Amino acid sequence: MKVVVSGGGTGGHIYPALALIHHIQKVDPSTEFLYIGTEKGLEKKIVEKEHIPFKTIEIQGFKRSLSLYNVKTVQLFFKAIKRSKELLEEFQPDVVIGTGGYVCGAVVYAAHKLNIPTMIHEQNSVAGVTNKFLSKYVDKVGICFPEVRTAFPEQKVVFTGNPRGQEVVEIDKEEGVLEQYGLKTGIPTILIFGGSRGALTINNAVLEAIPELVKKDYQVLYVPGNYYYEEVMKKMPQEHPNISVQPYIDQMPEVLVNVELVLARAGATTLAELTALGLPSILVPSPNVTNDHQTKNAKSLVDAGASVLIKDDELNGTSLVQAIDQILLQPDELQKMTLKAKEQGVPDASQRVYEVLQEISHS
Ligand SMILES: CC(=O)N[C@H]1[C@@H](OP(=O)(O)OP(=O)(O)OC[C@H]2O[C@@H](n3ccc(=O)[nH]c3=O)[C@H](O)[C@@H]2O)O[C@H](CO)[C@@H](O)[C@@H]1O
Repeated sequence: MKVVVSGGGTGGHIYPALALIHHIQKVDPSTEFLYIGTEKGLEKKIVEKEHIPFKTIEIQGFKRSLSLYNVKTVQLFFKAIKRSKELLEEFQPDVVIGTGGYVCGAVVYAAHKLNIPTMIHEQNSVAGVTNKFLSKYVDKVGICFPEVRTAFPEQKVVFTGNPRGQEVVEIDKEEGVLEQYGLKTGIPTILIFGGSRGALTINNAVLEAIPELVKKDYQVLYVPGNYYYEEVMKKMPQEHPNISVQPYIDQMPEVLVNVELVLARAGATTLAELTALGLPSILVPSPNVTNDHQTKNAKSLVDAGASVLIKDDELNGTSLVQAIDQILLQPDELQKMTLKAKEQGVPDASQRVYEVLQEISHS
């Protein structure tokens, strides 16, 4: 089978795409892939590192009330469809899947125009603009939260879960992973990060909490994000033996299987990882996303007792330390949340998506 995968902008759209590719490479090594992204999105760096054939188109999103900018956006969109058609005609895929971001708007639409079977994957509990637009044209829509079902044509929807969940579950737990980051195995560990790009509120709260965190018997793997790393490092005290600060983690699945608790934004792909593994979490939904979708993403985990939610404007050094202590220092609570998180996971999501792709490519 020949598969075109397109998705970009942020890690939340890219990692599910890569997890799916990895899975298909395992179950059917003869499959050929082409990944179509943009030059500017995170996908260029992440996908090229994996040696997956990668081509780009130029595209941008709409902005509110910037009319000239939006005229250019429309022009670029038509150009991007033309370029996508050229790439598709050259590669001749059996099927095309879009995992979100503006880029897949053009690629999946172009595929539909060329009568190539298409699927989109919606990671969030609220449908993204691009996916809503594409859902009129595609053959299938894979979803991860039951509540998003009604946003799409009913007969096209398949509950698949997020492929990244399956990827993290299949990782073997190796010794010495925490040591690579200057931490120790066998000590309760919390991972703190703010999605694929970092989050200022979380960084401010962690910096405020450092004087308390350094006194704790647990350890902290703190990932402020590439963009914020240098500023954060300037504010860190000289001595912080139980706190490791890393700009970005390339091998997140290996880290996730070695920590007991996570504090993060409520991006959909992060949540898929946490639930597939059964990892308790403290979630701080970003207030800057469309339709407050991160709060809605977090809701099912919080309702199930798998996560604790702190609102962005209620996060500070004190509330952060309190929330961590209440879970990480209470083995019963930690265990209860672990079980609840696991109940929410979809550990075979890649296989489910792959089966849909096979079905539509043969129909
Ligand atoms: C601000 C914004 O628009 N965020 C959206 C974006 O988030 P974002 O790109 O942050 O996506 P997610 O939180 O869903 O996923 C982040 C991914 O990056 C990985 N990771 C993160 C940090 C790191 O150092 N290393 C690493 O590998 C995580 O393990 C995870 O796989 O896409 C998500 C999925 O559509 C949405 O739900 C989010 O609302």
